[in-house]
Amino acid sequence: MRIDVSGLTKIYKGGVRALDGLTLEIPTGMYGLLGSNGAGKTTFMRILAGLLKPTSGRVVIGGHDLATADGRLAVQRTLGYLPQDLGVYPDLTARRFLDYIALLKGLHERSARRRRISELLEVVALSEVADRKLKGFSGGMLRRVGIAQALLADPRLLVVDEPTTGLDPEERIRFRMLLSRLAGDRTVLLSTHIVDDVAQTCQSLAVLAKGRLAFRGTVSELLARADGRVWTVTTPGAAPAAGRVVSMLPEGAGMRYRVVAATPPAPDALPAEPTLEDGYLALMDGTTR
Ligand SMILES: Nc1ncnc2c1ncn2[C@@H]1O[C@H](COP(=O)(O)OP(=O)(O)OP(=O)(O)O)[C@@H](O)[C@H]1O
Repeated sequence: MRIDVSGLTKIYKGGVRALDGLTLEIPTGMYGLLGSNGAGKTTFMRILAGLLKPTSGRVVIGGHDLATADGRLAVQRTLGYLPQDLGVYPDLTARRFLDYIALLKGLHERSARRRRISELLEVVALSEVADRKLKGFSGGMLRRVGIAQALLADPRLLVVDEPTTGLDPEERIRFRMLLSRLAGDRTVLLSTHIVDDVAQTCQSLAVLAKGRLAFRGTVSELLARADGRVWTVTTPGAAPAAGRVVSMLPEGAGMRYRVVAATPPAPDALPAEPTLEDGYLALMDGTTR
């Protein structure tokens, strides 16, 4: 399910321009939306989910224009949304919580609803704890409950806002694999500030900065932005003054610094293999070609 966005602008009361003329096409499959805090990602997700009206611009999802009431209704039927701050009722079990949300979503037929919930608990690997109260769930388990509620109506488009924040590495990997599996037959839009999540799951991505499109393309194209711009410098002295230091490791009597910079940050700097994070930082620092 394709998403077409043109000239999308959102100005909040008080004048904050959260989105500033965003134009973007998002194809079917898994798509990453990267951006630092405040870049406008949540605003964009909320507009897609029909929870927020843009100030101007157009969004068409699967041929349905969000500006019309019919379009919004059609999109709501086909979109699942996992917000950053999904509230749950801690005293409900996972199964009861999903049942409650399913009722709110209009799944009135009891046996079909129960069947769907059991299927989804299986999909998110929570069947064994389905009858435990949510207050005992880990962050990762709650995120998986969140995905299950977003999938209740079998959406063709799944919009997920910063889902791996605060998860431990094992849960993060598990959650990423779940999203990749779900993207097999639907569009999954993953918004995050964690570059590695996108590197591990998406082929294509967009980068937002201050409400504008800073980049769109494939992961390898963003990676290529850092080609020839990543260096290691090993020194017993201070960090190189030029470029951005992205990591430092003790080595011998000194430190090994990894630096993103357009030119060698020190005379003895050695070129290093770029990662997607380096590509992202090179883009953000404006040091790309
Ligand atoms: N309801 C609101 N009223 C006023 N300003 C807002 C509102 N919601 C967001 N903003 C501002 O709009 C800008 C974009 O915020 P948004 O939450 O969309 O960014 P984000 O990329 O999702 O960041 P984060 O990762 O921190 O959630 C920020 O400057 C934010 O402070």
